[in-house]
Amino acid sequence: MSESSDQKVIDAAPTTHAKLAAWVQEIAELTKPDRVYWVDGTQEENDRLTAELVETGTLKRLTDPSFPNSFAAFSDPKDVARVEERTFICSEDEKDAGFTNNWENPVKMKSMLTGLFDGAMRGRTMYVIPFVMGPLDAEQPQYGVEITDSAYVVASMRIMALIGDKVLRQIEAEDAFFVPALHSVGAPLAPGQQDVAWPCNEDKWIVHFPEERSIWSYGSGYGGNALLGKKCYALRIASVMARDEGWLAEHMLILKLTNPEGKSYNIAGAFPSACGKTNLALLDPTIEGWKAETLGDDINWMRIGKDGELRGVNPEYGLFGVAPGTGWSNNPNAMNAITKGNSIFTNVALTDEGGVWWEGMTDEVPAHLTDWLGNDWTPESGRVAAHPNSRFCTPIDQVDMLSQEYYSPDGVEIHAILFGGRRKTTIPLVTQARSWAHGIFMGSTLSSETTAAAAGAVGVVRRDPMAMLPFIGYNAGDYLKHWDSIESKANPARLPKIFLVNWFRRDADGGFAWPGFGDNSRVLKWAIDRIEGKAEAVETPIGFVPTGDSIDLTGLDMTPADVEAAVVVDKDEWATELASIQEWYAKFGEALPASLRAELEGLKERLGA
Ligand SMILES: Nc1nc2c(ncn2[C@@H]2O[C@H](COP(=O)(O)OP(=O)(O)OP(=O)(O)O)[C@@H](O)[C@H]2O)c(=O)[nH]1
Ligand SMILES: O=C([O-])CC(=O)C(=O)O
Ligand SMILES: [Mn+2]
Repeated sequence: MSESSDQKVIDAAPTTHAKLAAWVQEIAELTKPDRVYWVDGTQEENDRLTAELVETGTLKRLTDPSFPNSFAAFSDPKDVARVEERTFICSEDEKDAGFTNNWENPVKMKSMLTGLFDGAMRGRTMYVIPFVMGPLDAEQPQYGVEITDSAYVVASMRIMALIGDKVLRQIEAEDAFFVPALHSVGAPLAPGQQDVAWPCNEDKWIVHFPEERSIWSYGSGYGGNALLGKKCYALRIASVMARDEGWLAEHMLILKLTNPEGKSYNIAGAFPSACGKTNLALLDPTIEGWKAETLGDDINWMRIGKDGELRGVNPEYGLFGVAPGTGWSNNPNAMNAITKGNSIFTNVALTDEGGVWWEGMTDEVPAHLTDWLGNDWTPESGRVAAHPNSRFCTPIDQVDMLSQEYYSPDGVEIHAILFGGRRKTTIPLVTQARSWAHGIFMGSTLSSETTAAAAGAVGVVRRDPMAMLPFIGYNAGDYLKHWDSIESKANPARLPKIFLVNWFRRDADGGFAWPGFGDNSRVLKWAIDRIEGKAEAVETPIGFVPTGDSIDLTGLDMTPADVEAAVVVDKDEWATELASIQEWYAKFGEALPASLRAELEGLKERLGA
């Protein structure tokens, strides 16, 4: 790019925000795109960009009228999930990244990345996306600007966040701080070079500079690696802001439940990726008289309200949900939202009617599909048609059960917190914590079998504190201290009650010990009744579990004995678990809060170990 065309970029910056104009200019000079384009966020613009993406082969327009105004994308088979080994927290001091994060010296990292980004956008358009996470009318709106060379990212960001002119005008009016989030697929085009449908680079870097509150992402176009408002900003960077400002940025769903008497409760739930947040957030209760409403399905920003209560806000505008396992029989609310259209599907299978399909969507399996790799597929193929981490990206306001309070700028009071993981054994269906500190202990020792949401082996048990292991933007010991400190900052009488849940425990025959999905409403009913002092429980060494007949089984083909089996605390399993927890805690060293050390001692004593 010549000097004069660089100059054109500078002159064209349609913003009065000096820092933003300067940053865009600096990045344009570094990455050397053919064009710089400021995203306005309008429907016309989106129609144009998606039409271009269809033209270039990145998107396929769905022609089945069940999926109006929707598109399918197919990624490079090597770019299908978050890449945790390639994710870095580059704090100035290595100690501030802690043992759960990859770290590199920020000056060294910047200089390496600057080399990678030099010319990285050649032959492409550089898009500038002003966005806000959470309500634009929040007391302190959380702004960001993503620069990307992927139009697929622009179209997806438009679903996941409020973007464009409206946000830019407010950033300018307030001369506000914004998180600079730089993204490139890392695939510059030489003059005349033919583009591919999913450009990316084998070399991937997802890098966060917490002190500067900035993000540099290189080489991937997929999900949390590329839609930088989500995991990179709303969790990793926001967790650092939250530590500094006394709030919490968490990987949680938020669900509002109203009992037959008309009393409402807001429940937040932290489960690791692909462990049931979106499904619970769109719960269809199977018990009479209970109503569920959605507030959020992946991220919860919690602040302490003026009466000392914890208040949660969902900072996202869309769902980026795991497709496989989301179906008409177990999650009709999600399916209804998806089939209203305006969605982008990635790595699902295509039907012969020009629609999409994935394992579990319908009970009847189509006779013929084109799988996510573009191959012919039949039920006899012996392989999955959709990638296990294939996703639907759908506007949240298409969810019929969306709560009006979703739009409330100061969120909702949180009455209960669930920590949950995917464990075949050991962890009961539900356990109530003995106290706030014990609840933090449960969260800090949360464990789950790994899933396809991140690259790497699937099914390995790993500790995942508060389901935030891949998302804590600072030292995990300091993170637990921060959680511990909430008790003294909040009104103790208004603190949420904490429960550990496990929808994935297996029975003696290897099947699920609990039907899950809509029937999870029965477990939530027990939890709410516990808050009200109405439900029976048994005290075990690990906390309070339901008695066999305290869970409402009306209409279910289950007996109280089945419930007892689903909540049993097995001595041998817990001996193994305790050893594993001790091993986990040892990794924190001095950084572990004293209250959690005391909780561990208490558990040991109660287990007679
Ligand atoms: N057995 C069982 N499976 C469930 C239940 N809830 C969800 N699942 C399955 O778990 C998988 C992932 O569920 P999601 O709700 O998409 O998980 P998530 O936590 O929102 O995932 P991320 O978007 O990656 O953070 C799907 O395949 C579901 O079918 C349940 O209650 N029981
Ligand atoms: O970030 C992503 O790619 C999807 C997601 O919600 C998760 O993995 O928790
Ligand atoms: Mn998630």
